[in-house]
Amino acid sequence: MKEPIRKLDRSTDSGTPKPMRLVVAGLILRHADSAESGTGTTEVLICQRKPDQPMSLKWEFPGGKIEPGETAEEALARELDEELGISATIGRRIAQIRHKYRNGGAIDLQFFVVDQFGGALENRIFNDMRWSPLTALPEYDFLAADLGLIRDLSEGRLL
Ligand SMILES: Nc1nc2c([nH]c(=O)n2[C@@H]2O[C@H](COP(=O)(O)OP(=O)(O)OP(=O)(O)O)[C@@H](O)[C@H]2O)c(=O)[nH]1
Repeated sequence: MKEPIRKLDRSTDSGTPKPMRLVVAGLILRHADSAESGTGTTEVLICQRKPDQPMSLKWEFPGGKIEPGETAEEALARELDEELGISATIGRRIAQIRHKYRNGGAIDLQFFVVDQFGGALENRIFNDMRWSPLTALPEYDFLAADLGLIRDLSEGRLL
């Protein structure tokens, strides 16, 4: 008997590349003064993904996908409003990273500095969020695409 012709399942067909996702994320900074050293410490807001999300419990910077018709800055301001309830002033872009996740999904990530925002920070979607000194960032389990940036930030190379 002849085998029936089966349709290729696009989601498992490794020959069909998924479209590149364009993602923006914010490095929301604050400067904390240390009484002992007399010098300031720069801290950045980091967020932890929920247990039921893909790549659960990994840490990341707040942000998300750019929607059609938006600039990167507009997308980031919208995401920060949706996720944290703040009205952010988007500053300079400090990094752009392209990364391929093992499931075949590729992302283009742009990171912007945010050192001014209006409103009170509110955790609307994350499992946890906290301020981390830049030097302590490697202690957190970040998404794979962020690891080069984490190293640069913690070693004082970008800020
Ligand atoms: N916001 C943010 N996303 C990041 C970072 N690093 C990184 O790889 N990403 C990836 O970029 C995508 C962000 O999109 P999103 O926030 O709209 O998406 P999501 O997790 O709901 O995923 P989905 O809508 O694809 O299921 C995710 O796939 C996320 O894993 C980061 O530091 N911040």
